[in-house]
Amino acid sequence: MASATRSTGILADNAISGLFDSGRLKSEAALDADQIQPASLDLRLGAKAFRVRASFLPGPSHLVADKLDRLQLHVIDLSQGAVLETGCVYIVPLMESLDLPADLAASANPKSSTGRLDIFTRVITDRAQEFDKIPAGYSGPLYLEISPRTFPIVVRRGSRLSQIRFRKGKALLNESELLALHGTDTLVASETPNVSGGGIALSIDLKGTGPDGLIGYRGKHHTSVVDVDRKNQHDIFDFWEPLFSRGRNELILDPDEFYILVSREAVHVPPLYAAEMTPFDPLVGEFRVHYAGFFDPGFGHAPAGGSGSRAVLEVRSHEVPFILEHGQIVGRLVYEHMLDAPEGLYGSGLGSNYQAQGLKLSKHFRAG
Ligand SMILES: Nc1ccn([C@H]2C[C@H](O)[C@@H](COP(=O)(O)OP(=O)(O)OP(=O)(O)O)O2)c(=O)n1
Repeated sequence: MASATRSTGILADNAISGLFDSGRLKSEAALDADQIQPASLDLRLGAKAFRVRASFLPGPSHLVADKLDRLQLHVIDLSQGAVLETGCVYIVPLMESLDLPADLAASANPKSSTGRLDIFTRVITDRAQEFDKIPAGYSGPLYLEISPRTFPIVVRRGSRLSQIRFRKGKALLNESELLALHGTDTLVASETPNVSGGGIALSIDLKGTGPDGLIGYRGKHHTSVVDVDRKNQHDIFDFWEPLFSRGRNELILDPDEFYILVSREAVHVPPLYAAEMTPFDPLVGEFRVHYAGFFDPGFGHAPAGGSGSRAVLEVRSHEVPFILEHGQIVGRLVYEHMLDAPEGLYGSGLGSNYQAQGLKLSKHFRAG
């Protein structure tokens, strides 16, 4: 594979394992074999969860541990697994910690499987003023805030809900670079890509892709628990209500319900790039893509078995019911350069769950 010779960009798998070897990334246990992804590292829960009264940021002069002393209500042992309930906020010290060099920053995001389960998660560092952002040179522990929104979940020490990307300098493609890359590598399958706001627009498919006109799913309430570490475990219909197009090409979002929908466009992330979905702020209408997320190098890439991969969109409406129409823009994909070519690509031999996906619930569910 052609190698990128760049001085800025997202660290690829090999460089992430180099961080571990040099002690810049530490962990209380050896890394799992599949923990390093093409452009990110999955973060693992430690053995304790603190149930807290409310979410918080430590602010510039405090450690997370100081705030936990004041805000914790109860400590939960995760070594044998425990249920985290909906509507509650938990803080879990992660097994991984950082000692980043001055030229390396990082950012975190829920894993796609976590977003698809509507588990709200954010990484917090000591002295943080923002969630999910780890400043260059940060040295210290990492914590995960977890708040299951729709389904109660079972988690345990080692469960992987969130992921981190390491970034040297600024490597975001601007709009003209995006258009040029789209010209050579077709980033979204659309005749006239909408490049604006620094990214390529993604819109909703409400016509339905299959003969049955299935357009999405709405999360049920008062379900049983989902074990985040078990695949193909639950019958879809115990947790989700299917939604069909019925010829209208629109969907009325009920306030505070959680929907899994799919993009109209097939998406492509070429091997030397990483992408991230950012919510589209429509200014009118209180709906948004709730968990945007990282897109790996190789996602939707034909040689990695990804032709036609759509993006899964987790959507919520707040405050008022909102009519979503087919083709309405809900998010943007922004692309960044990789610092180096990844050794592995999403989909090719990595046990990836969502390559070449259409409308796909998280890996925990099975049909029937
Ligand atoms: N809103 C989103 C976010 C991501 N993805 C796609 C692009 C990612 O490359 C792929 C996998 O994302 P993650 O690595 O975050 O997901 P998991 O780790 O849960 O899945 P896997 O086990 O397949 O790596 O899902 C998506 O369709 N919709």
